[in-house]
Amino acid sequence: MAATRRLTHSVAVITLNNPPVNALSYSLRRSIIKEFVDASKDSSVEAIVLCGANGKFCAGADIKEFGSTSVDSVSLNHINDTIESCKKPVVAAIEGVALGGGLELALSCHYRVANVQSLVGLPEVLIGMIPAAGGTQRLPRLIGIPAALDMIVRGRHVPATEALQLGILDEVVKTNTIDAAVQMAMKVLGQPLENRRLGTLPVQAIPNVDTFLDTAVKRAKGQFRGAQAPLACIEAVKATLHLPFLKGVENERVLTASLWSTGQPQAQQYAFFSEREVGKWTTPSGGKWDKVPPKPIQTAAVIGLGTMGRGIVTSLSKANIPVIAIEQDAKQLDQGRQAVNALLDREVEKLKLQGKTSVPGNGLGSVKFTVDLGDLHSVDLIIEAVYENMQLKKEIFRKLSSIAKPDAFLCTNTSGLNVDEIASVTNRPQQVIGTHFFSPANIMRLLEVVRGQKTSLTTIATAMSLGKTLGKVAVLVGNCPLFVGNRMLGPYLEQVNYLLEEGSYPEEIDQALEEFGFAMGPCRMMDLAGLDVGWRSRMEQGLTGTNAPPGAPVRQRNGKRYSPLADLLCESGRFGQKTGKGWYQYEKAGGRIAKPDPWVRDFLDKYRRTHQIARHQANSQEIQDRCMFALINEGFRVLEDSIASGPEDIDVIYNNGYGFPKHRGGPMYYAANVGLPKVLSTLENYSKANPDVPSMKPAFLLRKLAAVGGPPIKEWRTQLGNTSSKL
Ligand SMILES: CC(C)(COP(=O)(O)OP(=O)(O)OC[C@H]1O[C@@H](n2cnc3c(N)ncnc32)[C@H](O)[C@@H]1OP(=O)(O)O)[C@@H](O)C(=O)NCCC(=O)NCCSC(=O)/C=C/CCCCCCCCCCCCC(=O)O
Repeated sequence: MAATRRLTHSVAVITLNNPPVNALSYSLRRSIIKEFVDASKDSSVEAIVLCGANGKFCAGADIKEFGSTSVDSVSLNHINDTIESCKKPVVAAIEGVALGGGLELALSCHYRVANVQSLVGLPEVLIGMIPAAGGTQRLPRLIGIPAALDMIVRGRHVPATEALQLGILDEVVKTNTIDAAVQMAMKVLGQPLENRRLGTLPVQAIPNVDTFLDTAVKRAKGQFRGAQAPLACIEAVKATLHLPFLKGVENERVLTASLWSTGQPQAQQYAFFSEREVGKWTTPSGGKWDKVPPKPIQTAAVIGLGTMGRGIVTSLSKANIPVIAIEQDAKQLDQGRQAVNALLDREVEKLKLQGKTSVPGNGLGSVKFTVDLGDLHSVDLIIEAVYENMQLKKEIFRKLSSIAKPDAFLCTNTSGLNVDEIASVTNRPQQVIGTHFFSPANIMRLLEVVRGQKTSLTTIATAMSLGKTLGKVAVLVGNCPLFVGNRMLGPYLEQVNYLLEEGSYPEEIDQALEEFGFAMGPCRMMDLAGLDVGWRSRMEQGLTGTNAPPGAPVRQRNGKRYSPLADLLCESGRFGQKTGKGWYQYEKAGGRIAKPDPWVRDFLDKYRRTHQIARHQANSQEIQDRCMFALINEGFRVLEDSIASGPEDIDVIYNNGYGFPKHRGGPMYYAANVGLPKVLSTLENYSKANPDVPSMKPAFLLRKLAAVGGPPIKEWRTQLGNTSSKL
């Protein structure tokens, strides 16, 4: 962890060296300042170049050090101010990434040269912070308030070509970035540096700036629902208008301290590291991510071009993997082809915006459309994405057994069916695995990788590695009905139904959970997913419809409370967004604008009268507690059953697949934050009053952890043991 210095001509080249990403740890910062001060005093040095070892400039402050005392001992601001005020020209040579404190360091240099493949950005907002080493003050002075705000509030990683256009970079090169920076340093020798010191420049005025900033605040409040960092970013940038540079930097510090006191940065940083941890999968049999090499996937196929299949094809093609896309007849194939082509066109547009038009074939893998399963004889990996029907899936896997080459991997995109049962009809259960994508599959980051009993370690390694190649966060889970995410959704939605029965309206429930921070409330989510999906499954389970036990009480099944509300909606043709009516009404079938529906209110009021239910209108807190604690309780059961290997896995699943607010860390982190004794007592009280709702009976593991005072989440794993692991 050091910065090293060498002399090229009369230019001192200082290299940041702290693998893997040259994060600005305390010792690296101390070393940079020493080398820099020495170079600036050295009379044989006329100019200075700052670069990073191993093809990476710098990924910013060392996030692991936040909250520890070493953070401020040699502050990044001190380094930046020393660089900016240097009398010799200083050039940043950017390769790989210049993110957060890394870009702030580069912005304090007088010139910036970057490799065309590199990315720059101020992504602090994504870990609940603001760029607090002068970034909110220097960037607007360089590229203006609108462009700077867009980058800072969204935490966007900006490709070098775009950064050049924005004026962040002075030159972009294809090769030899450090040599180009040295050349630049020699070229500018003797030129005045005053107008290169961003901290001394005024910020460019824009018309109606107050309205512009007010709109930005409104948009951020709507988009980021309760996250404080985006608002603090806007506040910090706004200060460039009325505070001198140094005061603006002091303001960054005040805003950072205030953000820290909300607990949101800690939650988002936990989420950041959890995402990386889940990639390091292990199994009780000794399988380990770094011990089992994945098989390379050069070609893939997707069977079924419905919503999921189309997204998966697009995702594979985006990762430059040639795909064969299969449908059962010409008509469906044609519809699938049109939909996939439209999605791919959008991807090409995005690549163009990133300046990647010169990539051969636009950087997308080819897609071949066919109705012939026989075409799959030579592909490396096949993903079945037909609709959720066990018989149909088994029929396909039986056929694949004889068609696919012996070493091909067979994946099922089921969202909850038994992977072992599917694998059992094949001649290679060790190469069968669940790859549960989330809709839209070309956009959503989550991939649940479901291990069957016979799935081999190589198959796990290959599916996990494929997830990474597709730019997803892959989480290894065990095989049980509905796996992790959807299984936990069950008790959560059960509470939603009970709240509706008791007197809440859909929009009230959604509002409470959107205020909590969910991207979408549960009633809108059910409408979007299609109410008929659950209805069909309940019919298959004999809970409703013609298979329901004759004479069963309307609101009870097998001695447990049951809500028939969603069944009744479906019986009147209200399947959600697709039919234009569900818990809400929409402008048309397939419409997206949800409006509260007076019909639904009447229906609920009548239902309560019929069943003599006294109206209880729950407030937001009750709605949030009942829904969240139901979800969390099932999360503890998932851990007890070893379906997920730790609370971090559950949190990553919810943050990336279910619109859970990252600033709360994830449901299990949230539980730890609320305090497990409180979660337990709330569930106990509910359970006592409602013994016919077993899902709310506190889980054994919750009791166990609450009994020892609710330890910090990082200590939960040691309490888990791995008695009955399904991983
Ligand atoms: C794009 C990446 C850089 C690389 O991606 P990839 O190639 O896919 O690799 P990864 O798996 O993601 O990462 C590889 C390993 O590196 C680790 N890593 C990555 N970045 C960091 C980092 N910044 N710090 C530490 N470690 C990092 C990662 O965990 C992996 O480790 P492992 O192999 O799993 O062990 C990608 O990684 C990425 O996007 N990184 C994050 C970039 C980022 O967000 N940068 C911004 C950081 S914040 C910053 O720079 C802020 C600067 C201003 C300084 C302000 C200081 C104030 C602090 C105060 C806090 C306390 C307040 C107290 C208040 C009071 O009381 O007063």
